[in-house]
Amino acid sequence: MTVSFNYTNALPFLKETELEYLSEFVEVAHNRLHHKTGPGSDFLGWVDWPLHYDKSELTRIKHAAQNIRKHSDALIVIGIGGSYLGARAAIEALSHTFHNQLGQQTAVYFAGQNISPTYITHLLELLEGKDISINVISKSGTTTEPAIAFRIFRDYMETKYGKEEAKKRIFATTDRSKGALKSLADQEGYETFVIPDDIGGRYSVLTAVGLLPIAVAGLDIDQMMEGATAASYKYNNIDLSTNECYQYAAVRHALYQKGKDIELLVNYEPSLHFVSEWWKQLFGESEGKDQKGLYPASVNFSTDLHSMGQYVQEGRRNLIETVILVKKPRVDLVLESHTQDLDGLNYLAGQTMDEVNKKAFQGTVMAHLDGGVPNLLLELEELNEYNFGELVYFFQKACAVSGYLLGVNPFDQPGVEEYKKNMFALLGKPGFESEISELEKALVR
Ligand SMILES: O=P(O)(O)OC[C@H]1O[C@](O)(CO)[C@@H](O)[C@@H]1O
Repeated sequence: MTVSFNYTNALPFLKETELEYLSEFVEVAHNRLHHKTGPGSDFLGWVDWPLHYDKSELTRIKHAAQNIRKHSDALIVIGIGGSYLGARAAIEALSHTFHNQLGQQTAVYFAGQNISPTYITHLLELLEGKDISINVISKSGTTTEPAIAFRIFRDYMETKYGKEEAKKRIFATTDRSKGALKSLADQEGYETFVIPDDIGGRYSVLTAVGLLPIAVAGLDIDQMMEGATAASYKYNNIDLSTNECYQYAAVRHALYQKGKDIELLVNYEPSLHFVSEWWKQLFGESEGKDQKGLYPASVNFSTDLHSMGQYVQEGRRNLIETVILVKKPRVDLVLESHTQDLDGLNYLAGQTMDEVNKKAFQGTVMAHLDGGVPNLLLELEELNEYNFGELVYFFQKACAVSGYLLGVNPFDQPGVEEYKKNMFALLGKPGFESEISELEKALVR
């Protein structure tokens, strides 16, 4: 088993029959996904993507990545949300913890995921004297944050390299035919990669969106796609009693119905921090609508046991924990014995750090169960590209099923537009004139 799910530690809070009663609804969700009959069915391209993805595009991605790795000290990935989080999650989870500082491979930095002038100025300062390439990613091609960052970086590249050379160092990942980024890229002659129409941003990490930056970081994207392909078979089974992906969806739904409305994704490896960030967008944007949905949150243990541990143990009892546990660490260290036991740690001598980490995990699960927090467990044999591909597919499919169980459209995000409308009106963007006077009155109050 490369990725496996276990909900034994949710059973004190849930009867098996409660899950059995959900199995019919899970079957409906499964059929909606596989027969494209549910809400949002125009966005189901990810379901069979690992089986039918465009192989020639993958070859182009690998070729572009190779060139970037040859001529660039750093790649700047410009994007936000689903056009950012998946690549960062994979690169941080699977690379050396200090990948960018080691200087052995092309570093990967991110921009356009905020509107901070300090962040972008500091990034430009860091890039001084380095050869760089840009991958600008936006499905809509019109998102403000990456558009601003790209305008700044385009000017920077053209000043640094001249228009012709800059052209060879800028790669755009966007819609096949529409949007401002697509027209700009075509006009300027940048190489472009496609985000398929039927794959939404938060489901796009296994397309060029994630794969180009991931390949530039030196990771094996063929293995990642193989893991996802295996997962698409493994989680293709309609039967809740054997499909662990559907079990995850059903268990969290059953617990939600009992008032557990916050799910904490937990890890014991700091490199998984951005997997949680990616997961939060996936579930938050998919389920948080119509005044419903589990609030997806995350903690990094054991670090956060020393900050959030108190709340989890004794705060409001509306929490679920889902732990991602990596069975085999990438490296391990044996703790040595000291002749003088000044720090009192000789009782650990001979044990490895990972054994201590696993004891922290076991102790925490028991404590939190005693404290009334159901615990779900997702075990990864080890952290590698193949398992990452499987994990992505597991979460994507579970999220879609979970959204259907909840009775929402898991593939739209109408609520995100609200802040944009206000911001555009306040900035005086043409077309938003009618909103401005109301907003200005509200700002004065
Ligand atoms: O790739 P785009 O179109 O720039 O969008 C980035 C992100 O912004 C959102 O559309 C929300 O505004 C997300 O759904 C998406 O992942």
